[in-house]
Amino acid sequence: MTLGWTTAVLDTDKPGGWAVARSSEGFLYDDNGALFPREWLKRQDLAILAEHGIGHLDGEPVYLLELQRPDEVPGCSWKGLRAFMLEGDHTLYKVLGYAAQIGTWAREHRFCGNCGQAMLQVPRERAMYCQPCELRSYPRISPSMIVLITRGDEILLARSPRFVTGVYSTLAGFAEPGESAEECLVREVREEVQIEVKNIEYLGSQCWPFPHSMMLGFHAEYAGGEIVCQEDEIEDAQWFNVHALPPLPASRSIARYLIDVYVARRLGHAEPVLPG
Ligand SMILES: NC(=O)C1=CN([C@@H]2O[C@H](COP(=O)(O)OP(=O)(O)OC[C@H]3O[C@@H](n4cnc5c(N)ncnc54)[C@H](O)[C@@H]3O)[C@@H](O)[C@H]2O)C=CC1
Ligand SMILES: [Mg+2]
Ligand SMILES: [Zn+2]
Repeated sequence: MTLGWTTAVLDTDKPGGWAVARSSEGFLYDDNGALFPREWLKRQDLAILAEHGIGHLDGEPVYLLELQRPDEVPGCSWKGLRAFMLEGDHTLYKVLGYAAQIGTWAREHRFCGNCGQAMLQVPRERAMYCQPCELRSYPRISPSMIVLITRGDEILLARSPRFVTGVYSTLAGFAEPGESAEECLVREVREEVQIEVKNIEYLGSQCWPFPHSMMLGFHAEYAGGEIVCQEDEIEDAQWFNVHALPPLPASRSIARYLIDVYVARRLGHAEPVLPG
């Protein structure tokens, strides 16, 4: 038996195992968490849009019930994925993050983007298939660059109008067709703060299932320019001394990791580990 979480495409015709239920309100949970005995969950009065076999947790099969609406189940409540990321057990968050991405993708690919016909789930493969035009659609993943820019003891952090009040974070942005990760990083930094960077160093990556980003994390050094914030996207950006940092992003985010690594290196502390 493999301990921990591994993804797999499971046959939904087989009975048993665990299940999670997802709706527009997030995941169903009770005092025992968000995993329910699957047969019990399917006996509840739920409007099931689709079922997906998504993997194994400690060797036990796990399924996703994608619901049409947040139905009421006695003794249970609904909670968004972000709350599971911030508070809960990390392995459970990984299961739910994967479930959310599969559920969103399958829901958004019920019809072929080429001919408009209904698509079918391919058995034993994570793909939706259109018979008339043989188009296959795979889960969508959006590569996004995220970078901590530094200048000696100072680090550049910015605020988006969407952030929690007071919080500053690293710059980030989605890759566009035709560019490398490094080209994307240089373009995003220019667009958002009009700064030039050098000595780009890759530090690690993280799945960010909100809704389907793959974060590629970098460190870069300041090379020139004055901060000019991009209208609408960046509310404020500043150089902060590593000894006087503002409120920072959640501890499980790669943004926080990039900041913590640099601060640790600067102050000679032990480096943190990037949560997957
Ligand atoms: N895990 C972490 O620590 C952090 C994760 N992020 C994530 O990084 C991603 C990119 O960051 P942003 O600054 O929001 O991106 P961004 O700087 O590229 O700007 C967002 C804009 O990009 C466009 N867009 C939305 N989805 C897109 C896609 N899939 N492909 C191309 N363009 C798209 C929209 O016009 C949107 O308003 C987001 O998913 C964000 O949640 C951002 C900061 C920290
Ligand atoms: Mg951005
Ligand atoms: Zn088609």
